[in-house]
Amino acid sequence: MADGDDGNGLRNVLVTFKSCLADNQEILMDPYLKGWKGLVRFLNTMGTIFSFISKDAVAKIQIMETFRSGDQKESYATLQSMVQYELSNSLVDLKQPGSYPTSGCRTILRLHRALHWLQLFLEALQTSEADAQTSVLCTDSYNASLANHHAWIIRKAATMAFYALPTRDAFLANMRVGTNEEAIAMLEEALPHIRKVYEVTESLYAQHNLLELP
Ligand SMILES: CCCCCCCCCCCCC/C=C/[C@@H](O)[C@H](COP(=O)(O)O)NC(=O)CCCCCCCCCCCCCCC
Repeated sequence: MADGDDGNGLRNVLVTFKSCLADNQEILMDPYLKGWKGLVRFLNTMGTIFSFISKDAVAKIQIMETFRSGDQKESYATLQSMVQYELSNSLVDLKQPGSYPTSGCRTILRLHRALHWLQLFLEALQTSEADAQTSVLCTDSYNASLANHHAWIIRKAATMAFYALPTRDAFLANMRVGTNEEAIAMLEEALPHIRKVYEVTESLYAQHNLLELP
């Protein structure tokens, strides 16, 4: 299958982020990870040049899936319960790397920052002109978000890889949600949910002073 998920295109992947928000405004871990897995599958359809990015995302998803299937799986049911559990049991390196290099809190923080990139990129794609270059949209959204947290060498590799992105038309077609107009309409529909997940997580992390975890 040449698309980003099991045959239904990127719509189902992005809609997964809608199902992350529970009625009590907590963020459910399982659909959050499922959304990321779908995004990684989509990324993999765009060529092996992106595999250093997808490998890192996969490693982080796996860390979280291990927590979700371990002894403390209930504590990892939502981002809120994870923060509560890990902080109250001192399972997070707060100032410098130490005994907990793969805590749930720092692992989700990395994905959370990447979700901000996704939000900015999709917003840019949604409002872009027909002749816009995806590499430019991607670089601008990366520089406004994730790049601020990456070392020089990663920034260099990422911006080089962005040049290999398909054209806007090919990118929208690869999403497999119909015509360009239908793909853009789908982005418009999905974006509020992605923004909401981002905002709820950002305020959770801000409230607990977790936004700069090493
Ligand atoms: C469409 C093009 C996709 C471009 C993806 C943009 C994100 C670029 C990220 C570059 C990350 C490079 C790999 C290494 C990262 C790590 O150093 C770094 C820090 O981790 P550490 O503290 O454990 O060391 N990791 C991270 O920041 C997490 C990165 C996770 C990236 C996930 C990206 C998934 C992209 C999915 C694309 C789907 C596009 C859909 C659009 C319709």
